[in-house]
Amino acid sequence: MNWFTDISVIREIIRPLLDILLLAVIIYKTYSILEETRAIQLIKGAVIILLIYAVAYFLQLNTMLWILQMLAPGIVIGLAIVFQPELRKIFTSIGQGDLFTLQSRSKPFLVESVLNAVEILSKMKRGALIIFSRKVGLKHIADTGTKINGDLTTNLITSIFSHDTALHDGAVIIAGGKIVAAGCFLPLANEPDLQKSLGTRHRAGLGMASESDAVVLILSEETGAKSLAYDGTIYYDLETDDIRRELKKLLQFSDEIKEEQTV
Ligand SMILES: Nc1ncnc2c1ncn2[C@@H]1O[C@H](COP(=O)(O)OP(=O)(O)OP(=O)(O)O)[C@@H](O)[C@H]1O
Repeated sequence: MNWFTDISVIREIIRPLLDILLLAVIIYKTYSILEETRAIQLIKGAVIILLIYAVAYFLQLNTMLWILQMLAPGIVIGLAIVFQPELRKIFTSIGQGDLFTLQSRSKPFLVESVLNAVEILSKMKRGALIIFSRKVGLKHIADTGTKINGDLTTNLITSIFSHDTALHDGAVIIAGGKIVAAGCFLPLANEPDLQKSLGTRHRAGLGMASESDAVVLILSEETGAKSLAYDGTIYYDLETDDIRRELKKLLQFSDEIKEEQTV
C-alpha cells in the first residue's frame, strides 16, 4: 500500500512540476528567439489586445467583446502569415531539440580566416556574401549552388570571390567549419525600409538573416563597406574589429565546431 501512496504522491508533485517547468522553458525559449526580431512588436500588440479584452470582460462591454471575438480568428491567421519566418525559426529550433542545449564555444581561427579573406577581397575591390549557418539547417540554400565541402581557409574564400568564375556570383555557405557550398542563391529581403542605395547583394544577405538564424557577412563591391546581417537586421558598414567581436559572440551558438553538423 505504501509504495502505492508513494507513487501517487510522486505523481501529484512531479507531474505539475514537470508541467510548469516545460511550459516555462518553452515560453523562455520562444521569447528569447522572438526578442531579437520584429516579432517582439507582435507580443506587445497581443498583450495590449488581451488587456483590452480583460477590461471589456470585467466591465461587460458587450459590443467591444463581440467585436474582439469576431476579429480573433482573423487576427490569429493574419499574424501566422505575417510572422511566418519567426514561427518557422521557433518550430525548427524545437524540432532540432535545441531547447535544452547549452551554448558551445566558437572557433576563433575560423572567424580569422574569413576576416583575412574579406580584407584581401576588399583591397581587390571585390564583393562577397558569406553565410555562417547556426542551428537552422541551410541545405535547401546550399542545393541552389555548387557543393564544395572544402576546408575553411582564407585562400579558398579569396579565390571563390576573386575570379570571374561561376562561383563568385552568389553566396558561400559555411557550416561545420567547412565551406559547404558556393554560388548559392538567397531569398531577397522584402524590406520597404531598407536603404534605397543597398542593392541585391545586401537585400539577399538580409533576406537570409530574416528567414533563418544564419549570420551573414556582406562585403560591398562598390564601396568596400563590410556589413553583418542577423536576426532580421542589417548592420551596415562596420569596422573589422566590431565584426570580429560580433561573429565570435554570435557563433558561440553555432554547431560549427561539432564535426557531425550537417548543412
Ligand atoms: N539573391 C541573391 N543570392 C545570392 N547572391 C546575390 C543575390 N542577388 C545578388 N547577389 C549577388 O550580388 C551581386 C550584385 O550585387 P548588387 O550590385 O546588385 O548589390 P549591392 O547590394 O549594391 O552590392 P555591392 O555594394 O557589392 O554593389 C550579384 O552579382 C550576386 O553575386
